[in-house]
Amino acid sequence: MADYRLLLMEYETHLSRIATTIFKVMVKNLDLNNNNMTMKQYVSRETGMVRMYRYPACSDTSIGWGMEVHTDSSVLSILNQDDQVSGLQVLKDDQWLTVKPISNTLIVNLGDMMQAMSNDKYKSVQHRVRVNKERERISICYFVFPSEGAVIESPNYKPFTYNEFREQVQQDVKALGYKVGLPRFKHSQHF
Ligand SMILES: O=C(O)CCC(=O)C(=O)O
Ligand SMILES: [Fe+2]
Repeated sequence: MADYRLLLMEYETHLSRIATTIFKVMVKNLDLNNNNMTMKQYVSRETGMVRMYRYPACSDTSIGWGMEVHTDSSVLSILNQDDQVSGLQVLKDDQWLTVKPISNTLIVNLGDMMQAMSNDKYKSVQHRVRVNKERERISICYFVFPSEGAVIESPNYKPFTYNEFREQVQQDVKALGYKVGLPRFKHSQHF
């Protein structure tokens, strides 16, 4: 038990470092200096989390999806997907593409916070997970978020904190049954 905990903590340390490095490189050409946020507030280690998923094999694929279509609310999501069993699909140019499992390879997805911070220059990717008829699938996902109270400001959006975003998502899921997400925070709301 203790060993497992240590391993996870070590994993988190590395993934948080990787996420910060990727973020810094990606935003080099964005003018984030106008905002009052520091690099630590854009990608906060405190709010980051590791999640492990096990999707059991399921012969009846009509039961639905392993995970329904969604965008992540994160800044970045770094997935360590099963290197044998595929399932993850991303939407690109209106087409669903299956992300091929490749050993020792991490997949980086952009989340809603990255889209807002970049003023829509970078888009958060729509994705979903298929169930597999014959084999179970395991994935380990690391999500990084802004620090809770930091105000995200970019021209297309009303200033908001990640806390406000998360609360709005929870409210919408409860009231409407789905996440509205970023359109709630745009100056011109279309949803
Ligand atoms: O299991 C996966 O590969 C993706 C999981 C996912 O999209 C999520 O947790 O947001
Ligand atoms: Fe996701």
